Amino acid sequence: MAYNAKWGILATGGIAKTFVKDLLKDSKARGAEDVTHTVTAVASSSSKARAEQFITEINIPGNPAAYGSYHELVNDPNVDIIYVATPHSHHYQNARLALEAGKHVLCEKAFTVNAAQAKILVDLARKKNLFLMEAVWTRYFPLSVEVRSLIQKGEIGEVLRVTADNSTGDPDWDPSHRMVNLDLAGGALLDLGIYSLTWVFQTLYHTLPPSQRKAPSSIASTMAKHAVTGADESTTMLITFPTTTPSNLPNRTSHAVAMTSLTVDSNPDKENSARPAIRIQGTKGEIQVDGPAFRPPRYRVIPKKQGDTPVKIREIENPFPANGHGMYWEADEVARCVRDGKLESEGMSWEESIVIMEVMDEVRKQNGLVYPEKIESTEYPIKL
Ligand SMILES: NC(=O)C1=CN([C@@H]2O[C@H](COP(=O)(O)OP(=O)(O)OC[C@H]3O[C@@H](n4cnc5c(N)ncnc54)[C@H](OP(=O)(O)O)[C@@H]3O)[C@@H](O)[C@H]2O)C=CC1
Ligand SMILES: O=C1OC[C@@H](O)[C@H](O)[C@H]1O
Repeated sequence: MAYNAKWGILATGGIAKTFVKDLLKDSKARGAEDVTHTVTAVASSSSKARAEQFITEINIPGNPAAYGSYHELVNDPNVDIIYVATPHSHHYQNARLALEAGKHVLCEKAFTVNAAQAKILVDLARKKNLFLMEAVWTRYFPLSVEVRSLIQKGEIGEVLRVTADNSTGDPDWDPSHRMVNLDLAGGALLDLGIYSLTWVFQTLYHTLPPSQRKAPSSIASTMAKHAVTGADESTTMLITFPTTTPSNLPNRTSHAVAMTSLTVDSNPDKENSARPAIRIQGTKGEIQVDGPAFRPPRYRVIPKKQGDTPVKIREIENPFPANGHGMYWEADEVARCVRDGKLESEGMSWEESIVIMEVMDEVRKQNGLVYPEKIESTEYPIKL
């Protein structure tokens, strides 16, 4: 019989709605016969009425409980997994609240404000024998799984350069909005740059066996800041990795350029047509992934031309079954891990989340982007 995951939804904003809609899609439509999902409770920090409205609006079946506080949600015995869907500033406090109450956690990206907070959550999950994962949904797309597998099989040879861009070109956020508000850990890097880094890491780092993965040997970066709030509007990172595959050239390194911006757009006409947001370049060819980097619709494999033989380009679509957004694949992974008693997912391991948070810490340090003490703090509990 299929394992049924019982979810508690912590916060009722934009992404919580999108995630729950995906949870409610029939899992068989995407070939997942072994897991199903039920939303058993929803909480809003604003009011119980807001949680009730969320349930009604999305038409969540099964009469889920509605709470006016996160505290009540994490103490509901009918909930197994908490989905944390608050702004970045609140992830550490909210995920910790859930773990302390003995619940498994899927926490939205960026995992926390800094690596120190992420390490504490990981230690707590380990100590309490609970599942914990940063919700980097893109990693669980069939497209991502295929691209990683092609790299591992040597399809494009040794990968020596990756460029990844996740830029949305929506510069006119109100200064109080979470996208640019320092009190909510806003800015392009934590919100959007995480996806550019995801592509860099899942191609140049994750494709190696865990024992051979090495943190970047150098990071250089630059930022442009929002005129009113000082959050980063654009961030560009140059990252050096030791080689991804065994090389006969001992000092060879792989280079990554990870870009993110709120002011320019990776896909200016929003058409999702053939515009690679990610280029993975190897000694035998290239894989291009079309943007947006967080929800790529397709990729193509371009072998390097050999002699006079015409190059055969393969283009592969990533369909979204049942017209979903694509968040169900990560939800299935969480359900399977919890069912199997795993504490972390191989696709987004604790160690990799922490290494990526450390890169973001370093980039913020290089550019003097500091968030308010209260949200950088590892103290718990703090009322934010
Ligand atoms: N995976 C993805 O594709 C996406 C992920 N995200 C991530 O999801 C998280 C939430 O983003 P999003 O849903 O767009 O944000 P919203 O602003 O739409 O929702 C955030 C929710 O958090 C709760 N909240 C608690 N405290 C605060 C506070 N002080 N200020 C604002 N909200 C608060 C509120 O819910 P309530 O009142 O019910 O408690 C609010 O509705 C972020 O981490 C973001 O990076 C966002 C978009 C896409
Ligand atoms: O995670 C995200 O992906 C989609 C973006 O539009 C959004 O701002 C971001 O939070």
